[in-house]
Amino acid sequence: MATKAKRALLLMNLGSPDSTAVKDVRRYLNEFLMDGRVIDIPYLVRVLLVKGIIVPFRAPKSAEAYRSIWTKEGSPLIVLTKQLQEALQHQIVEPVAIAMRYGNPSPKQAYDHLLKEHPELEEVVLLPLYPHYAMSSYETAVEYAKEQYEKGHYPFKLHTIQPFYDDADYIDALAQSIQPYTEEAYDHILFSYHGVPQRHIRKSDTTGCHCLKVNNCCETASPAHATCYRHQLVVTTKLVAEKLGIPKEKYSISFQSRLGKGWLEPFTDKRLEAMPGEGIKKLLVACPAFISDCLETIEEIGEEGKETFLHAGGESFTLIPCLNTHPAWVNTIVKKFGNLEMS
Ligand SMILES: C=CC1=C(C)c2cc3[nH]c(cc4nc(cc5[nH]c(cc1n2)c(C)c5CCC(=O)O)C(CCC(=O)O)=C4C)c(C)c3C=C
Ligand SMILES: [Fe+2]
Ligand SMILES: [Fe+2]
Repeated sequence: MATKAKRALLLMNLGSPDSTAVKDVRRYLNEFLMDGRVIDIPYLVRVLLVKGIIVPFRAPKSAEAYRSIWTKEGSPLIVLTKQLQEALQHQIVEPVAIAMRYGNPSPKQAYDHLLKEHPELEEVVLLPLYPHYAMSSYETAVEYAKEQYEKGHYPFKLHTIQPFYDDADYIDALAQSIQPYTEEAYDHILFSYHGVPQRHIRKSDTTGCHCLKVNNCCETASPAHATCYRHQLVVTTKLVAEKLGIPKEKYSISFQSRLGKGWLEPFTDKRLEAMPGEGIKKLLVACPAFISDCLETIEEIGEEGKETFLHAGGESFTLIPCLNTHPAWVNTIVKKFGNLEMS
């Protein structure tokens, strides 16, 4: 039944294939990797590389990986995003919808549905489910959502929430989600973030002369930090570690899921291989680049990463779940949405 809602909240996540069939994974990977903000090379070269080499080889392997995490309700990332939507809808009277950057539902589908159910809508608040700015995650999601919004000539406004990497409530929620795992004895906590090419960090530098150019760029104040993925994740890690009282020598950062050369280092898989030799036997791993657990956390870290670490001599490996539907995270979003003035 239609209610008189002036405002709606739209959660946007990355998206997953429609199924684990190779043809669906192929379609998803083509859409994903043909995105010029993900593989930023000239269009024709991208077509040849993505459609001719990467996707044909990757699709069957990715399909197998997706099969290992798929649930009867579908992809964990989609299921968990829907669960977050439901948890929020219990607390917010305005409609809460979801959209994906790749695959379904698209922002257009979400806008059309919202408008049909709530013709009086005056504003849609877009919350990209990425704490940190990266051209291949936050930026592409926002630009795609705006593009579909402009094409559709919708009667409501679109307001976008900025990356929330240092938001006090978000940090508090993340710390609360990690804290119970730190009660058992552990040697080290690894913050494993999705990697990006170093070129992307330089490209997103609005000053053109700071990121990966100045010594300790991420710790040296600069306007470039508003769009610097590395700076923002360094800040998240530092704030969470401080909140949890974890000393500097007991935590570190690494980067997972690389595809090609020249990506941010140190690489998670290499660190997992080396840590047992450095005396780190009991390891906790958190993946704060992701709000919802997904292929990259469950399979890459929870299955492959664990095997790498234990095989190298590690004794215990604990993957800390993403924020997913943690009550403190749900409350963070409720507060954020509630505090926004209508624009
Ligand atoms: C922080 C968020 C993410 C960034 C930044 C990001 C960059 C990025 N990713 C690829 C390539 C792939 N990523 C894949 C999966 C995937 N990536 C993210 C998030 C970020 N990616 C998520 C949440 C997921 C999981 C999706 C799911 O359905 O569970 C994949 C597909 C799976 C696979 O084949 O490994 C690819 C490919 C690049 C190239 C990139 C930056 C340039
Ligand atoms: Fe990715
Ligand atoms: Fe930086």
